[in-house]
Amino acid sequence: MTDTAPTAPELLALRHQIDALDRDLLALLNRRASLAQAVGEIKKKEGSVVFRPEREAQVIDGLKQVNAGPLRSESVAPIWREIMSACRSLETPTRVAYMGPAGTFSEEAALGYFGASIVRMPCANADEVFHVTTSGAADFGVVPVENSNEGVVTRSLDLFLTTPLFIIGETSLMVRQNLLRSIDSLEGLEAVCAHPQALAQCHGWLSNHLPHVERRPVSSNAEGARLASTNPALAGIASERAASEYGLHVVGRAIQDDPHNRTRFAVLTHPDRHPRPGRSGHDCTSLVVSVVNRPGAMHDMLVPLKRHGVSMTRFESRPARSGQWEYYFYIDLQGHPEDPPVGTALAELRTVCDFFKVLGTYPLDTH
Ligand SMILES: C=C(O[C@@H]1C=C(C(=O)O)C=C[C@H]1O)C(=O)O
Repeated sequence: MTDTAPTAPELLALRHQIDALDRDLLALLNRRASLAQAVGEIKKKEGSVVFRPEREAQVIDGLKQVNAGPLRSESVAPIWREIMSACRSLETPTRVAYMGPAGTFSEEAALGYFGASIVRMPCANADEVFHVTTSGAADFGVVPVENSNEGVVTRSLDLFLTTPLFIIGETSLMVRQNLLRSIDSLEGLEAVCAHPQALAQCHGWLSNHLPHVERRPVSSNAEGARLASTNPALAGIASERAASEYGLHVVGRAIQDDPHNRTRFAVLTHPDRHPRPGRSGHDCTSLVVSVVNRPGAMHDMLVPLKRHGVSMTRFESRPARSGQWEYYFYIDLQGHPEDPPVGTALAELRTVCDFFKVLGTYPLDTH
C-alpha cells in the first residue's frame, strides 16, 4: 500500500472527527493551563513551591482508576505527565540536573519524570549533579541508584550519606543497550567505549560477538557515543536516542545480557527550597542507618519494623570505610511517616541506631 492509494470516504470522515476532537482537546488543555497559571499565582503570593509530586501522583492515580478505555491504563501516566509538565512550566521553569551529555539514560529518566517542559542541565557526573542541586543552580537532580543487573550505583549511595539534599521522587527505566558506530558494520572495530556499568551489562554479548575487541571504560555512554562519532574504529554502547543524537548506526540492537534490565533513579532537591512531599497514599520512605558491630544489632534494627507491620522493599549495605567491618544500611520502607505505623516504627528505629538519616519520603513511581 502506498500513500497515493485512494482514501476510503469512511476513513476521511473519521479523520475529520479526530481533527475536530483534537481542537476541542486543545481548547480544554488551554483551559487547564489557565487554571494551573492561577494556581501558580496563589503559590507565588503564599511563597510556596510549584512542583507538588504527591498531587501529580494523585492526579494520575485518579485518572487511571476512572479510565474507561480503549486507551490503556499504562498510556495515562505518560500523557498526563507531559500535560502537567507543560502546565507547570507556565507557573515557573523547572531546572533539572542529570548525568549528561545529551542522550544518556539519566536524561531519559529526567524527561520521563518531569516531562519535556524542563530546563535541561546535563552534568559530567553524579558529584556535579549533587553540587549544582545543592548550590541552587538546579532545582532538582536526577541520579541512578540501582540497576536490576549490576546492583547499586555506589557513588550515588555514598553521596547520599553527607548531602543536605533529600529524595523527592523515584523513576525507573527499561535500559536497552545498543552497539553504535559511525559505519554500519562490525568490520575493523578496535575498541568499544562505554561506562563501566554498560560494559558489564553487555559482558556476555561482547564476549560472544567481539571477543578480541578492547573494552574501554569512559565517563558516560554518551561520551562513548561521542567518541564513536569522531572515529570509525570505535563503537559506543548507548540508547537509540543517543544513536540519533550522534548520527550513529545501531550495529547491535538490545545487546544487554538481561532482557529485563532496569535502572532506578532518585530525584533530589534541597530542603531550603522544597518541603518534603506530603502523603500521596502510595509512598516510599528511604533511609540510611548504621548500628555498632555487636551481637544482635541487626536483629534489633529490624524489630521495630516487624512490630508495627511495616514492609521493607529494599535493603542494601555499603562498607562504612571505618576499617572496622562496619556498614551503612540503605533501607526502603513502604508508606509515609504520616502513616502511624511508619512514623512509630521510624521513631523506635532511631533509638537503636548509631547513625540514622531519612533520605526522603515520596510517591512511588507512577509508570
Ligand atoms: C497546578 C498545580 O501545580 C503543578 C502542576 C500540576 C498539574 O498540572 O496538575 C499539579 C501539581 C503541581 O506540580 C497544582 O499544584 O495544583
